[in-house]
Amino acid sequence: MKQFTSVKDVANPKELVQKALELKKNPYAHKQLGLNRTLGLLFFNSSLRTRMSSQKAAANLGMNVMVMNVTQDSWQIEMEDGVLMDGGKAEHIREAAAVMGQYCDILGVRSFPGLEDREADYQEVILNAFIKHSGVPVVSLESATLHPLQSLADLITIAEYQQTARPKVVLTWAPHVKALPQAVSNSFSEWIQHADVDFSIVQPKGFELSEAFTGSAPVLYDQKEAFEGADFIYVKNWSSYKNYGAVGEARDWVVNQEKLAVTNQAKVMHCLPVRRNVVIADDVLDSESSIVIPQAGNRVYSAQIVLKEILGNL
Ligand SMILES: NCCC[C@H](NC(=O)CCC(=O)O)C(=O)O
Ligand SMILES: NC(=O)OP(=O)(O)O
Repeated sequence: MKQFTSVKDVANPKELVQKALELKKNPYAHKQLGLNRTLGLLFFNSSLRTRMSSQKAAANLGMNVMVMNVTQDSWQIEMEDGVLMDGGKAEHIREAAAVMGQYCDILGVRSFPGLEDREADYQEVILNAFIKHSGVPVVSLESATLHPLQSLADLITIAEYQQTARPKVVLTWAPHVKALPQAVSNSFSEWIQHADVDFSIVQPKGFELSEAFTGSAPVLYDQKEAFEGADFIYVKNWSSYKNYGAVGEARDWVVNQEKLAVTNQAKVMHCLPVRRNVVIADDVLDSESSIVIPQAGNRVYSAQIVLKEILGNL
């Protein structure tokens, strides 16, 4: 593996899930692989899970890790080419990325979308600048449009919890108080189509995701109908792709125990952080239905298998 920015960077996603499950049984077996190798983790946005799980994954492989909260600790970085830099930004991405590439063998980058200009966001300017100018393999720590480390952890979790050969998996939109990216949902939609599951998406009208990621997945508008017989309910809010960045107000889409009654004792998933009783009710999060904690735990093994594959290719 040469970089990890989407499922398209993975030759065999199903095999990668199996390799992660194997790694989980013996996570310290490859301590020599990362010896004297350095991982740089660059955050343009907040993080709890991605930051800690990536650090732990790197430590399990014997790597050194450097973490930078770019927008707070570094110089303000100019992303545009050919501009007169006489404003507040002291450094250009061309130098910043290239210099970081001198210090690190692999760079992880988190950069959320602005959710105002769809075309700009979907161009992935920051992630692509690091790919172009750093000279080292780049791992997405959640970009403007995708969150592949999350999706890989999600597939690992489904593989661990599935009771049938072909479970029914439903991605449901849920309400939120602010505009959130489509990245987690785009990415999950893309990855899950590489698993042996029946996948569908349910959301209010106007919240359709880009078909570039959902492909041929059935899209429903009635949450109750979609939940019938489901084995896994993946809950996530996303702002509108069509009416770009618009927030959905439909509070009755919150996922609670009452709604799970029609499922096949579904396990409920969410990438976290989750706002209780806005997105998912306490009666789900505090019950056996929820697998959000082991799901977050698997972020270590998704990051570790990706780092291992890239290290093996350096
Ligand atoms: N990395 C996991 C999700 C990150 C982000 N959630 C958020 O920004 C939640 C913020 C809040 O609830 O205020 C998202 O949806 O893509
Ligand atoms: N799920 C996830 O990526 O969490 P953080 O935003 O806390 O890293």
